[in-house]
Amino acid sequence: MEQSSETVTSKKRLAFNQSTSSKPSKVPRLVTPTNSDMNKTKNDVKNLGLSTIPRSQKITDDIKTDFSETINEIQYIFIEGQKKLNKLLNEVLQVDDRGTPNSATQTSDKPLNGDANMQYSPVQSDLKTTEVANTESEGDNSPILTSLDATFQILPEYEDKICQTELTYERCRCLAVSGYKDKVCQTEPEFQNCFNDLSAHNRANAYYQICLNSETSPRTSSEEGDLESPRTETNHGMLPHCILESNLNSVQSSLTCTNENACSGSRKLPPELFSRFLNHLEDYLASFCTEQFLQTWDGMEQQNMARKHHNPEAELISRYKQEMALRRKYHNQLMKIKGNIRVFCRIRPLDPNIEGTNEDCVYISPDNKDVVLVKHRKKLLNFEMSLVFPQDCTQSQLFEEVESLITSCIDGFNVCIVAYGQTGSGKTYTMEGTLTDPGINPRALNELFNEISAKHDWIYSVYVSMLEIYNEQIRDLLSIEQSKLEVWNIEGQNSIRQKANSLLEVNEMYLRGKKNRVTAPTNMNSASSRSHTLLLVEVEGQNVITNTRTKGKLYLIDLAGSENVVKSGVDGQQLKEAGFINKSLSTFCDVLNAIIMKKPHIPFRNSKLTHLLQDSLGGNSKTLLITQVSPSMLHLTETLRTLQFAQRLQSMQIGDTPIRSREKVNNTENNGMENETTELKTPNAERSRESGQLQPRFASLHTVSTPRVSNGKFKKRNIAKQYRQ
Ligand SMILES: Nc1ncnc2c1ncn2[C@@H]1O[C@H](COP(=O)(O)OP(=O)(O)OP(=O)(O)O)[C@@H](O)[C@H]1O
Repeated sequence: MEQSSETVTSKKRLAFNQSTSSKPSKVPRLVTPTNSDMNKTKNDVKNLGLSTIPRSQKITDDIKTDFSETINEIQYIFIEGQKKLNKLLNEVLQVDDRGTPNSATQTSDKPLNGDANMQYSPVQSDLKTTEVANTESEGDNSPILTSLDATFQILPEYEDKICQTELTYERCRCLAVSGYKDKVCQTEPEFQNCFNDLSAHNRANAYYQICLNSETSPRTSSEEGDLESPRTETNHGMLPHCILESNLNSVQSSLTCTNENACSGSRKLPPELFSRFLNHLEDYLASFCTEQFLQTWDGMEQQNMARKHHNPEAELISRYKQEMALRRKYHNQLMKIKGNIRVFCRIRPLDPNIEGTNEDCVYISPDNKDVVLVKHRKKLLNFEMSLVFPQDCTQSQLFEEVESLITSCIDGFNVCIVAYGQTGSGKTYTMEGTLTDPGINPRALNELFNEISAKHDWIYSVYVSMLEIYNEQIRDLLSIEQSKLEVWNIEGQNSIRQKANSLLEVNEMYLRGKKNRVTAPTNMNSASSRSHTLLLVEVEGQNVITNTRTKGKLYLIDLAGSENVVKSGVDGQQLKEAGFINKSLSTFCDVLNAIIMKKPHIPFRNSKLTHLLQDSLGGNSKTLLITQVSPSMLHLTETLRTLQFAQRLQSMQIGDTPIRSREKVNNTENNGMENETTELKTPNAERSRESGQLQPRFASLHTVSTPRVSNGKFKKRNIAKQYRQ
């Protein structure tokens, strides 16, 4: 802590050199810090001579403890310094006119100040000094007393400076307190000036106070000129300025001792020596405090860096990253699936009311749970699916395999979940379920709202439409009139979609739509759907951080059942219905076939159903076909037809098909989305490339191994033949 003369000069008395003109002025309105304020470094602070303070921040307990510890350290070093000062004092006092130690040396051995609560009282001290000076001057006109007179002239001046500094400090502190009440940073020039006016040790103290006040001051409204906050002497003990005052008082009392016993004899103190002493004292304290202040600041800055997550912005970004990771996880799950289409098969339980005692002909292969075995003319035909659900499968087990598609829709993909199969095979049961055991539709809506409500970084709008294609006419199941809408009007018809603000609302809409469906009893099903039902959920999202926008569609489709009109025993109106149903189902199959065959023309417009689904079949859309079959021998022919179609779809690469009417999203609005879709498309692109490379190698295999799927034995024989070759 020894200071060189250069250091002494360079650190020239901060408190004295910066003359304070601390006229009380109106407290300025404090403003939020600018970015440049945030970027101030320790060096800036050094260059500015501690003229600024760090940005407003929540001082955590750790920082407070850290600061308290630093202050304790300061105290300790100050006490050590005090001993040094005593020594210095002795040196000064030794240089008297006799050149011998005087009684002040003994005085310095006892603690000069141990009173932590000692309050500085410049007025009292000043009076005392004046009184002593007067007394002395009255009794003796010796040169010693003249010297002392000169000394006393310095002391009041010094005290005055201290007093001014204290006032400035107080004003500064009040500004800080009122600033923290507003939770804003103190960057106003006046505050800076006040802070500049403080001596280094008081800056440290002020800063400490600010830190404490930021935690302890009541969060009441900050009125301009709120200077009334009492200065709190906290329990952190003796503050540096108190120690300085103590030192000064001790020095002063030593020098101006009025106690006859303690100060026997006269003392001489050359003014220049006393002045030198003060310089030493001041430089010592100022440089020490500056150093401590900077160190502490540095430490706090580091801690703040470590606590960056307290910054809500950083928190959001981190949450957003987590979100992106979740997205990738789900997306990768989907990418593991071959192609963008999955084909499930669900075997419903036998219904004794319809199928009687007919024996089962549909099983799950014991060797491979994804293979359906069908007993046909004493042979077992096998059909491989993405997943097969047995008769005892529950609704929730099925939904577990579906729910990742809901996430895809939220992520901005078009998703199409279609239940397909002959009449009475369980399509409606799978999609709608019952009140006690809900199916995919209500579970999907529930999942959708659960997921979007958990994503706090996004704002979502959900729109619901419920349509029915009955006899090739599209009806709006949610409208009261159930008005007939032409398919080509649909994209522009915002009236058919209704905004759902909550799960409650969407469930209400869904139940309303369900009631409006057309059903009729047939031989095959007591409540047969006579139409295709489409529940369309559009999810539009906006990321509040990146402004990314997403737009996904989720089609939940319960197709009308393919029907053997002879078996179902329909006639009249129902026969006409069956004609439309079978025709549109056949178009649906044609469209999917054309996609499989990569034909240049896809007959989307041949039916209202495929026209509607145009933007959700192909491209990056996800399609899930749930093939429903009855296990009964009674429906063998229909079951075989259904499974053959399903198996063909299972092998198709729907993702390579160009999308015809993909919605163009405004580029300016959708920059973030563009990035995201690029990222999300990458695995697809890679997979396409990969499949392109693999294709030549497997081309021959493909032609040979593509079996007449109606005959599992034939398929096996062909594969065996190929291997033999
Ligand atoms: N997995 C299942 N578990 C229990 N019952 C089922 C299951 N699947 C279907 N059912 C029952 O079978 C009957 C016919 O089912 P559903 O109405 O869902 O057939 P569908 O394929 O929708 O027929 P349609 O095409 O004629 O509307 C219903 O009584 C239904 O409750």
